[in-house]
Amino acid sequence: MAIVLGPNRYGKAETRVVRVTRDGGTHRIKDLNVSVALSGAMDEVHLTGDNAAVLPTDTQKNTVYAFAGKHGIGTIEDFGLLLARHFVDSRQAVAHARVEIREYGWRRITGGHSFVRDGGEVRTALVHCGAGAESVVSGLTDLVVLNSTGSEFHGFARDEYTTLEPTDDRILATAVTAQWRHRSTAGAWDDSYAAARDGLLRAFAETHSLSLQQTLYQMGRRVLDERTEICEVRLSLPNKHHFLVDLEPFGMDNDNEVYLAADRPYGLIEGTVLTDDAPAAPAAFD
Ligand SMILES: O=c1[nH]c(=O)c2[nH]c(=O)[nH]c2[nH]1
Repeated sequence: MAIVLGPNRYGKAETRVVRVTRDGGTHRIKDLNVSVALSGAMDEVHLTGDNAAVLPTDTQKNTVYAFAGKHGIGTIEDFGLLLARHFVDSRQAVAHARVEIREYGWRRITGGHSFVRDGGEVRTALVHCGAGAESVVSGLTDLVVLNSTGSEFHGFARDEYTTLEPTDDRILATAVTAQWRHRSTAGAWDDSYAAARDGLLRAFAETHSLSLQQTLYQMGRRVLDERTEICEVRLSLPNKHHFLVDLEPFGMDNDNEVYLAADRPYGLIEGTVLTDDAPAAPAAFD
């Protein structure tokens, strides 16, 4: 039996960069968390400790800051592509670059230079750049939504451990993590993002839900129906359970008014919705 080195990658994770753009007294803020991972001809460093092919992770971090200064930061998709292509094009040993970016939004309060952090929601991008193959996946995480009616759950399988009561009126709440794959690496990223997010929200609100699984499919479908530049949507939806509180001990009815918001455990509903002509890109979400 021989022991061999398997797949590997390395890079600087979670470089936090804030870029201020000044237009007179009016400022714009870009606040990112950038993770770079490179792979390629890296056998020697693992097998013998020869670092000749290793561009230090410290350099990768510096490159993020230098590019933010030199090129500014437009969309995270374009910034990711810029960085990924730079590492692949400038280093012979680097065959593949993965750049993952999270963007924290800031909204103007008043005047030109005061901002308030947008709620918990975070915009995301995942870019892969390798020999002749590039991919861009956009997304969001922690988009918290709730329907106070229009959600049922019944007709489910039962066994000797099932205690859940069927319901035809419950709260449906989740924190959406969504990622969507673009057909091309050239896009109007901001417009596409705003429209995909809006489609997810409208589908969540407008679907009379018989299960979170059904809602998931409708959300993915809506994005694909409305946005031809997108060919695959992956969703991860924690079911943020809201349980009706028994108020009988206090002599009161509870007609779907008072709930206990449980934080764990939670159901986790995950799925992929894609067009049947989606080009294969097995690594795009890695
Ligand atoms: O929408 C739901 N899907 C489930 O699979 C499930 N399971 C459960 O206990 N409650 C729910 N709700």
